[in-house]
Amino acid sequence: MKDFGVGTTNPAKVSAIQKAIGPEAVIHPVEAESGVSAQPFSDEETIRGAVNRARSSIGTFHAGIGLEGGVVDTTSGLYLCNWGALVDADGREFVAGGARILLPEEIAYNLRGGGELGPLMDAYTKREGVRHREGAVGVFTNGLVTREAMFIHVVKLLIGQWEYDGRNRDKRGNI
Ligand SMILES: O=P(O)(O)OP(=O)(O)OP(=O)(O)OC[C@H]1O[C@@H](n2cnc3c(O)ncnc32)[C@H](O)[C@@H]1O
Ligand SMILES: [Mg+2]
Repeated sequence: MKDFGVGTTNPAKVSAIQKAIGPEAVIHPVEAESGVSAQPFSDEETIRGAVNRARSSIGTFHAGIGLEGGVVDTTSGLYLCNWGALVDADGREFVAGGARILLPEEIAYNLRGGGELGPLMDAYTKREGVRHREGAVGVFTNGLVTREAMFIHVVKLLIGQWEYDGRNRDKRGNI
């Protein structure tokens, strides 16, 4: 049985991690500092946030996992971006990216003006706590891909890379 520190208490993220790793894993949510701005505005900054969260949540557990949402400005508009990081007790680090979709111009305009996606999504949907539920990705994909489903994929990419590296390390050790 493995223990994982996770650098968030957001239920959409915590539940994604539990579902991706399986019921036998013990998940320990920790209020971790992302060390980046509340609304990351590039892949680089969003990755840094995910890695910082992973590093500061590992504690004495087998591994720490950090998930971070951000946006990326491109010549074809402002996209949602999502990144995850896993750091293990040996200091190995893995990074994986999640879905990206174009945000409506109204939301993009407010983000460029310094707004944060969480509150903007609540105002847009006239609901509260969208970021804890289906997220922006869920709203704009008509509920087909929720924030949880999107992060499940990211966490599987992390765990899969970690397992693959571990297997190959064992093989190398046996040569
Ligand atoms: O409690 P934490 O783990 O910080 O969860 P969070 O929802 O704040 O998520 P992030 O810090 O990773 O996201 C950075 C910002 O983007 C917002 N955000 C990211 N993805 C979102 C989504 O799918 N729906 C709504 N807001 C989102 C979020 O509210 C923050 O302002
Ligand atoms: Mg946050």
